Amino acid sequence: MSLNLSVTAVVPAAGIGTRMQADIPKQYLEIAGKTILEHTLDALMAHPLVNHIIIAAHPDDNILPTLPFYKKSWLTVVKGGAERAQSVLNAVSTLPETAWALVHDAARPCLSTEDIGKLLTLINDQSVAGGILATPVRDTMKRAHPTKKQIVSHTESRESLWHALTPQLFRAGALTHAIQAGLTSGVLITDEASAMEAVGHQVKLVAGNPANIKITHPEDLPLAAFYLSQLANTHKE
Ligand SMILES: Nc1ccn([C@@H]2O[C@H](COP(=O)(O)OP(=O)(O)OP(=O)(O)O)[C@@H](O)[C@H]2O)c(=O)n1
Ligand SMILES: C[C@](O)(CO)[C@H](O)COP(=O)(O)O
Repeated sequence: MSLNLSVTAVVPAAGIGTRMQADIPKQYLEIAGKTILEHTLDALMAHPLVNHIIIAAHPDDNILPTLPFYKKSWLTVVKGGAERAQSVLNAVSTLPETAWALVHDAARPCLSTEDIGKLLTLINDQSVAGGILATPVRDTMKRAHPTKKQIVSHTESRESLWHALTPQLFRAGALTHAIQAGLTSGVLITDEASAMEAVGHQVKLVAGNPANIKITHPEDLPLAAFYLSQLANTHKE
């Protein structure tokens, strides 16, 4: 892949972390002396093809401007929206249509450079509009009964079932149009791929490291700390 290619990372970071039950948004909780957001930005910038980052931040975010990287030339900050999809749209719509947008949750700091590289190989794959890091489901999947709380209705087939992770890689123009169409039509957009799928694009699943967890609940913090320590060890080798 030619190194003169450049990729812009888009980091939705405008959430308030309700499920984390912390007194600050979870992306600003610290692990090993750095905020989760700083770990995430470090992971993205570690890949040589990623040379700019757009963060979508909450309009009332008064922590972001205090962080060391805030004035860096490789960073742009845009206003986040009420939903993740709007935050991503506010960022990706500022890019040239043909630019590659690597969309990655601020809450996923345990991202390896190797996994970024695996996803970026899709830039040379003309058969798909882009793709996502994902991991095959390991557990048997149960569908709960819609009205009987936590009673099993039936077992879902886990055949060809994957957990969608991030980053998710698409061209900015196609992704902008897909999210706009989804928000207009009321399609549920919980990730970039769902918007792209809804307008008929082919999306590739790229097997990624299951350590790339999304920090969501309090019990995710020590697990993320462990995975980050493992990543730090691999960087030292
Ligand atoms: N309106 C929103 C909502 C979420 N996000 C971002 O999208 C990522 C994944 O969202 P999630 O894990 O749900 O984060 P929160 O919305 O903060 O968590 P919660 O749902 O528990 O409030 C996070 O990095 C979050 O900051 C965003 O940019 N804009
Ligand atoms: C984008 C995502 O991380 C892929 O699994 C997930 O959909 C985000 O969901 P959330 O409810 O906004 O955390």
